[in-house]
Amino acid sequence: MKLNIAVLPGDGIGPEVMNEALKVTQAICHKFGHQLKTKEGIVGACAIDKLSDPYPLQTHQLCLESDAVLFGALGHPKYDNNPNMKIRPEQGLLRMRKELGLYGNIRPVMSFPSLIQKSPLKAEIVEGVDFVFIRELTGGIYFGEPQGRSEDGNTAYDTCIYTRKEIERILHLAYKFAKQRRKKVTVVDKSNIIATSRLWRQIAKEIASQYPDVETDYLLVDNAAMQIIQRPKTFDVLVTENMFGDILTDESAVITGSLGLLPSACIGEHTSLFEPIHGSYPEGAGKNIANPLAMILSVALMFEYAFKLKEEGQLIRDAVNASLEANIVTEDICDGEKAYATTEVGEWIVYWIQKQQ
Ligand SMILES: NC(=O)C1=CN([C@@H]2O[C@H](COP(=O)(O)OP(=O)(O)OC[C@H]3O[C@@H](n4cnc5c(N)ncnc54)[C@H](O)[C@@H]3O)[C@@H](O)[C@H]2O)C=CC1
Ligand SMILES: CC(C)CC(=O)C(=O)O
Ligand SMILES: [Mg+2]
Repeated sequence: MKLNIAVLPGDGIGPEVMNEALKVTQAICHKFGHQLKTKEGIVGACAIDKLSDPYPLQTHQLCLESDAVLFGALGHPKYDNNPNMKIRPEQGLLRMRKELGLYGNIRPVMSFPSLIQKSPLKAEIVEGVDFVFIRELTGGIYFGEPQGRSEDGNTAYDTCIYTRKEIERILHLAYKFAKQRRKKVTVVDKSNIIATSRLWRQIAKEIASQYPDVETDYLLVDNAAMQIIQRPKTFDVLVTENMFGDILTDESAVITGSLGLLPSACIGEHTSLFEPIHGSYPEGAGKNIANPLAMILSVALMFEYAFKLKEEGQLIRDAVNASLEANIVTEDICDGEKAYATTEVGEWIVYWIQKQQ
């Protein structure tokens, strides 16, 4: 098969984890006889530095012309907390998602058997966790207008907007996933307070009735934040709006052991994009210490979702599990034992893939 992939490493640790993910992609393509073509584009702080635009037109065109997009992470501290900086790297990410129509962010959360003892949570809580967040990705408070400051700078405002169409399509996606899984959907909102959540709850009830074979329950987001940690095993599919999903998935990373372990798939109208859920981790950049597994597992999702190549995706997951079992891990999950470099973990995984029959 011909795989034509746009590669957007981004900023901070983005290029470092992407390098390892590309080595793994090449190893898999070599093993299964796929023809791989990659082309690199810029997004985020590096794109502002070069072209004064965090999501340049040529990057957008590159994404549209490709079969799938791999994205690392973006963001740089020089753009933080400076009200005079009108352009921010994060605007590049939001524009990329919006302009590519990437409305559905799939974030699987699974515990890894070899990391259970390293979790800050009790083993019996973490063991066997397997749920997936379906996060709405192109609406809500990150996109609503107006957003800004009053003239005197002392008042700021954001707007949260959701339309029926946006809510319906993400709910249908959640039920599609649930039907393939354990047939349970949990709708997370804040319908006791905010209007957009009340619309979510109303539409969720309508859609739930169209899927009688799927059990639906409803949780307010503050309660959900607690219950995800208290009883993570009982969840199957959680569906929620953009900002709640952003926050709850970072929280869920604690169950797996590190933010550096959670991959994601962004699916939508024009293409699909695969990215770790973490950011550019600026303190870790340039040190060869970042965990590359979230990015590598995002490649597994790419093989499965974008190319329907299940065996390839599974082999990557097996290789990641093998690296965890062999304790070839970066410092975020080494728990006082030897910490391996980002490149060492990537290369070990490639070697493991190569030696499989
Ligand atoms: N998708 C994206 O590109 C995202 C970008 N950001 C941006 O990233 C920058 C940093 O944001 P933070 O809030 O610090 O979030 P972050 O996700 O970059 O890092 C938070 C913490 O998680 C850990 N961590 C994250 N990724 C890791 C990895 N691969 N290996 C080991 N440990 C890892 C580190 O302890 C780090 O201090 C900001 O500019 C932010 O806007 C934040 C989230 C997502
Ligand atoms: C710029 C943010 C919305 C990115 C983020 O934190 C995420 O998508 O998880
Ligand atoms: Mg986030």
